[in-house]
Amino acid sequence: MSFSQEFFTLNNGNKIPAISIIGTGTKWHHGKLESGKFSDELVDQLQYALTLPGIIHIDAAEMYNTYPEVNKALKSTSKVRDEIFITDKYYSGSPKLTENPIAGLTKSLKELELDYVDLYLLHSPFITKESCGYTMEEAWKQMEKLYKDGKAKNIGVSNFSVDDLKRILKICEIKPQINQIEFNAFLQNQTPGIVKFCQDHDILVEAYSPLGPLRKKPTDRDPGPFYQYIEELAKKYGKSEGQVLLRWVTKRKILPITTSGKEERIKDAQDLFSFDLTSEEVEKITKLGLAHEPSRLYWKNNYSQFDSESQKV
Ligand SMILES: NC(=O)C1=CN([C@@H]2O[C@H](COP(=O)(O)OP(=O)(O)OC[C@H]3O[C@@H](n4cnc5c(N)ncnc54)[C@H](OP(=O)(O)O)[C@@H]3O)[C@@H](O)[C@H]2O)C=CC1
Repeated sequence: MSFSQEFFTLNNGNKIPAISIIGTGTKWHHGKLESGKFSDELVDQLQYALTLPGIIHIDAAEMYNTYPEVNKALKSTSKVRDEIFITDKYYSGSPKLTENPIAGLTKSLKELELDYVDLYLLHSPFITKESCGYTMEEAWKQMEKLYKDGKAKNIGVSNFSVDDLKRILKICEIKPQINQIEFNAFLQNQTPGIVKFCQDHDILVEAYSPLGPLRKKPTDRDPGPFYQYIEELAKKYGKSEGQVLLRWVTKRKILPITTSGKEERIKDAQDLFSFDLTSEEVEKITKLGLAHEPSRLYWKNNYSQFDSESQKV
């Protein structure tokens, strides 16, 4: 069957490939203080991803320490720049890695040997005058400058709550295009009401950890109705369980960001639009997921307090 790709349209009219098939954090990241480490395996996966058809969406970040791998893969691909969509993120935690978002993107563009990134995000909302030397609002003004200067074709945030977004919306000249958060069937709101708020304000939600449920799948007992249904759909469509869950994310109008050390899984993710789920199937996955206990994998110190509310939509 011929390859087809889907896109989301952002609030500035730009298009973004509807899945990022290779995140360079989680299983790959070297930790913010572990500079000098290099993963040949990640380079291999990136190089493989870049041989697949369509626009390849790579998710990177300052805190992952994986720019050298991304740079090596970009140098060796025959894909032209327009066939690659690169996300980068400014790390605003403590200690800072670079002085501010402008300094951060200037440094990463140099390390990646690029003129621009397709999307630049504030990695977290934990930005205060005391910890960073500037407020969240001042950080956003820097993001807007990077956008206007053409260094970032789109700008956004990550791990922002409704209250964090309201602060940005109050002062922004350019609205965030994206909020990248943890989202999967077992965590349908990273923070209370966040998905609906973003969708009501035309801010595209990106989901990291979209395959969280598979990583939690019990192997020593009957996994229960959620997993049985995913297995049933995988069989019906001749797809993997991972593809069913990723497709469900896109049907919720959310962009999944996945990664894998296995070529087959990277290929399956890029081939996500070769099948579709019906609206009844989407609804049933949503409901069975909501009936499952919440499961949070990242930013637990900051957001575990919202676990019981995460399954309310
Ligand atoms: N903004 C933020 O704060 C954050 C952003 N991210 C971004 O999102 C990207 C993806 O996040 P991640 O949580 O890893 O994404 P996923 O939920 O897609 O998980 C990917 C992992 O799931 C495993 N997996 C895939 N299929 C199966 C299966 N059938 N059974 C069991 N395990 C399976 C893979 O293992 P295998 O390699 O063996 O295939 C891989 O380790 C990161 O790399 C990063 O770029 C992530 C966290 C936080």
